[in-house]
Amino acid sequence: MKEKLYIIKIGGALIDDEELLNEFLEQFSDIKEKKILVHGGGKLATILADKLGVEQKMVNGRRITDKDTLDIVAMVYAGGINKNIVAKLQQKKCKAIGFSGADANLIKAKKREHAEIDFGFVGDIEKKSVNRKLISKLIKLKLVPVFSAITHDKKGNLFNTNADTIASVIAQALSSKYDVELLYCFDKSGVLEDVENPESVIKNISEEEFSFLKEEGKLHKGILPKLENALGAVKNKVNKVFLIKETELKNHIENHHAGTEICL
Ligand SMILES: Nc1ncnc2c1ncn2[C@@H]1O[C@H](COP(=O)(O)OP(=O)(O)O)[C@@H](O)[C@H]1O
Ligand SMILES: CC(=O)N[C@@H](CCC(=O)OP(=O)(O)O)C(=O)O
Repeated sequence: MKEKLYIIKIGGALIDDEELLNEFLEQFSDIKEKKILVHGGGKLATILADKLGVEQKMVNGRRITDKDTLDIVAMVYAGGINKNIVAKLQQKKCKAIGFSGADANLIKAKKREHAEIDFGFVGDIEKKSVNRKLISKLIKLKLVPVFSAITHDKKGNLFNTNADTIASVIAQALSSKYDVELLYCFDKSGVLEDVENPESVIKNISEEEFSFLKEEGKLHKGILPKLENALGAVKNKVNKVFLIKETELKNHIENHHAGTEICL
């Protein structure tokens, strides 16, 4: 039987709230099984860019990343946020080790090609981009890898890659070796039938249901790329994928269900 591995993704809103982040990292540290953390931080990058007067533009859930923006996101994601999370995890006796995709060539990306839009320094990744063997070795050493949303092309360039995609692709790459459960933790209790009603959690979503909800206009902004990445994971043999509320991590792990499960 394959060993259990949790791959857990957190995003902007949580990272920007010190109390909530501490509570989440407490619950994360308490997980007994093997685990990996992936973080974004888009909200903080936008705040810093505004302070520096660098205009920001998102297209299809991805940040157009010119050179100035790349400098900002590398600083914010691979620098401040990553190192802060690692320090907080050490305080909670979790042996965290922080990475960008460039470190030890862990995640290699290709510049995003698009017929009409130049995304700049945005990197796309796939299963084979991930250094699966080295990540497995780190986990075996009882280290807890913490990934930021920065990748590289092995030609000396850093890239900005959506953190939901990084979590999905790492989960896909490690699923041949581990029984992977991928958890997207965010500020809602799951995918909601009505985004204004926290009680309206949809328990299961398949590709068909996703298309239906999209057509009905019930999914907006960040939830769209999150669900696309979650569906990409189940289609590529990731055993379990859930979208849950950040504060529900412990409850989900102990009681096996909270939030929305993504199904084939
Ligand atoms: N039907 C829906 N169910 C849940 N969230 C939704 C829905 N439609 C839109 N959203 C929005 O998607 C957001 C999550 O995406 P995002 O902000 O990108 O998360 P993160 O930064 O944590 O990755 C929610 O906070 C919510 O505002
Ligand atoms: C290419 C691209 O869009 N990258 C994302 C990476 C950060 C991220 O994904 O952050 P959240 O998870 O907090 O949204 C961005 O710069 O916003």
